[in-house]
Amino acid sequence: MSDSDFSMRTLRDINELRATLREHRLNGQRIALVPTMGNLHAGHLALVAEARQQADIVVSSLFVNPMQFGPGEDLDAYPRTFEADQTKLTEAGCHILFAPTVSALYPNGLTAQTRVHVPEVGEGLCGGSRPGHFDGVSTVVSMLFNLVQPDVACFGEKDYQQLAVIRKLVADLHMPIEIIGVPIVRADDGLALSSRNGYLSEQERATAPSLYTTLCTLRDALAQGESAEQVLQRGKIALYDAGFTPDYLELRDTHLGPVTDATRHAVLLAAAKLGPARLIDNLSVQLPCAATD
Ligand SMILES: Nc1ncnc2c1ncn2[C@@H]1O[C@H](COP(=O)(O)OP(=O)(O)OP(=O)(O)O)[C@@H](O)[C@H]1O
Ligand SMILES: CC(C)(CO)[C@@H](O)C(=O)[O-]
Ligand code: BAL
Repeated sequence: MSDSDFSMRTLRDINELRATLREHRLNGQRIALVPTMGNLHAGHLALVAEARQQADIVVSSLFVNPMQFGPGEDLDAYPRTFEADQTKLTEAGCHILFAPTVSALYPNGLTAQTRVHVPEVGEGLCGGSRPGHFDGVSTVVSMLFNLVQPDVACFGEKDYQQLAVIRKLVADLHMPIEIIGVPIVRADDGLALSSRNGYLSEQERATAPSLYTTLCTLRDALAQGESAEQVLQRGKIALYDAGFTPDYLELRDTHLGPVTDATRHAVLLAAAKLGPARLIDNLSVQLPCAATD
């Protein structure tokens, strides 16, 4: 499909989606999926740009998935900006927007719904602060994978644990889908772009980049060989001082396992509340070799 005859199709119906994709598949076209919850920003559009590099047909899904929100979380407040999202996806060269209703994906309601649970990697971190969250993510992503049957799917590294959960899901269930992680897109001041940044007041927005700058300071200290325990303790205090309430601040190996003396490539992960928003971020860290006698 050349850019000149390009127009994006918006599909809400599962059968129509399947029939459309079947034709593309019969034509030998490679299909990429970019799952989103909408309220699109440059982070999402980077996923679409990557998907375009990876495949002939880019499908983006837009679905605010009730199953991944816990009681008291922001399901109702979550920003819904459908027309603006449609325009951005069209301009980004997405071919198909799949935007199902809740009753189309969960016709029997949430309680009766079969769920997918990914053990171990989904526990702790966001899985600890948001019980059931990753079951909701894994269930809806499995459903989207079944409906779209993509060759490749793109997810942001901002949601680092989510990406790890999805990699394990695909491996454990032998799904023939390549999972691509896309680097975090940040604002000029370092804040990771997120739909939830829109919840911040002007003053909170001015504070928010210090989540990232704190992680940068901690990364540098760890790279210099300071002990993780001390660095993380200092980081938590810095976050409190800046006005955050940290949910967690942890150093893990890149597979989210514990850091050992042998670990060289690690990741610093944080989630912290700032006013009405819960922000997450992460940064990779190169750990020095332990000093030998
Ligand atoms: N700043 C970003 N850089 C790269 N990818 C991103 C960024 N923000 C979101 N994504 C990715 O976009 C996909 C859809 O995420 P989602 O729709 O939840 O957006 P979000 O802005 O992260 O919103 P939320 O506030 O819910 O975290 C996910 O794979 C997510 O990792
Ligand atoms: C992957 C996802 C679209 C599943 O609802 C969501 O968790 C998100 O936006 O990251
Ligand atoms: N970006 C992950 C979606 C969520 O926070 O529910």
